[in-house]
Amino acid sequence: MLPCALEPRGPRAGKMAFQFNFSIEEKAENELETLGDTALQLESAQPALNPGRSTEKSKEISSEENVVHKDSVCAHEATPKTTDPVANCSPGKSQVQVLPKKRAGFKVAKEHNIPGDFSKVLENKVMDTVQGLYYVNISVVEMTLSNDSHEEDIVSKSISSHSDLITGIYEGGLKIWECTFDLMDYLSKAEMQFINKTVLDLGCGAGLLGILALKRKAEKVHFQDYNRTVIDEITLPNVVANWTDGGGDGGISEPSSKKHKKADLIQALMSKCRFFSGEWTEFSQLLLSGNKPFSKYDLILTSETIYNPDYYSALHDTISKLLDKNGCVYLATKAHYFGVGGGVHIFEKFIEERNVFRTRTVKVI
Ligand SMILES: C[S@@+](CC[C@H](N)C(=O)[O-])C[C@H]1O[C@@H](n2cnc3c(N)ncnc32)[C@H](O)[C@@H]1O
Repeated sequence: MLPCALEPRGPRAGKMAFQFNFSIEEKAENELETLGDTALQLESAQPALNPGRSTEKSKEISSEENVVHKDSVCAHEATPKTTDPVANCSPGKSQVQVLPKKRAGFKVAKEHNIPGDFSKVLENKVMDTVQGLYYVNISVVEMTLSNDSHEEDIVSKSISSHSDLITGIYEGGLKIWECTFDLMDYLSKAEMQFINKTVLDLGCGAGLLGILALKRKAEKVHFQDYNRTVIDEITLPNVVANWTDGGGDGGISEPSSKKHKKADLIQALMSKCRFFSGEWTEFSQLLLSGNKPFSKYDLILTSETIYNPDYYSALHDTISKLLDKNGCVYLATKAHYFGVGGGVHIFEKFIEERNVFRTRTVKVI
């Protein structure tokens, strides 16, 4: 994992940062140096980096410092645009299975209604836990959905094509991808502050990043996924489950006063959330031209969303339109996605050419 950050260039002064996370299985040639048995340190020619500094605690990101995580692998913080952004690392092993490249479709965006009866959201769901958060068991969802006829039919399509990604049809949100955990880990160690922040979990899938932000008292959290099925069957249930102790027995055996208290709690929580599905360009248009007030995001969290270079333009423009001028994006990714062609180098190059943001790599695992 290699988190990295971007900041705006030129007249758009202010802080923006993208963070990239990569799963790297082997030592990255020329750049990672073994520190003891497990830790690697990123070697960089960047003047803004401070490679000698080592700490076991993650730090809040600033543009001047470098943080080396002794207990994990290595990290460097975001660098100002005036220095070279170094995010060089060997391709990590991708676990992505893909179909041949096609152009992305333009799935219309929609905002999902939040159901009045939250217990219904968890019907037929089996919950598991990871890093202290509840999430729906995907196999059970897949089994249920493959038995029903469903508008998008992404489960059957994914199974019949033996693929986790079907360009323009299913973009992988049913499963939880590895870098989500890396980014959660990073945000926790960095003691990232969410209080009063407006946060977007972009390409959310299970939505664990957004749920983490909610748990840390973010003011508002929006969730976006390409597929409606993912929002209805995975993201929404996961959010509800994390405020109902995994759903339990649906509160059947609880005294009604406790049930009401819980319902009020979820109601309050849900008033902070919005859920969207659809293609990125469509999503940003919906937000910006919709009749609900929209304030730009302070933080955009996104994991494993730069696998397909065909989407970079839409992704970049969406972020440009939706991020506050003092905002920051944390992006977690593998170094390279075999078969699809995306990855950190090509994305950084793309960002550089667009000349709107600057990147800073803050952590490599
Ligand atoms: C590989 S999944 C990662 C899901 C989740 N972030 C995780 O780490 O587990 C990529 C996500 O990016 C989103 N995505 C990819 N391409 C998209 C596009 N062109 N428009 C909108 N969303 C897209 C999808 O919602 C999909 O769930």
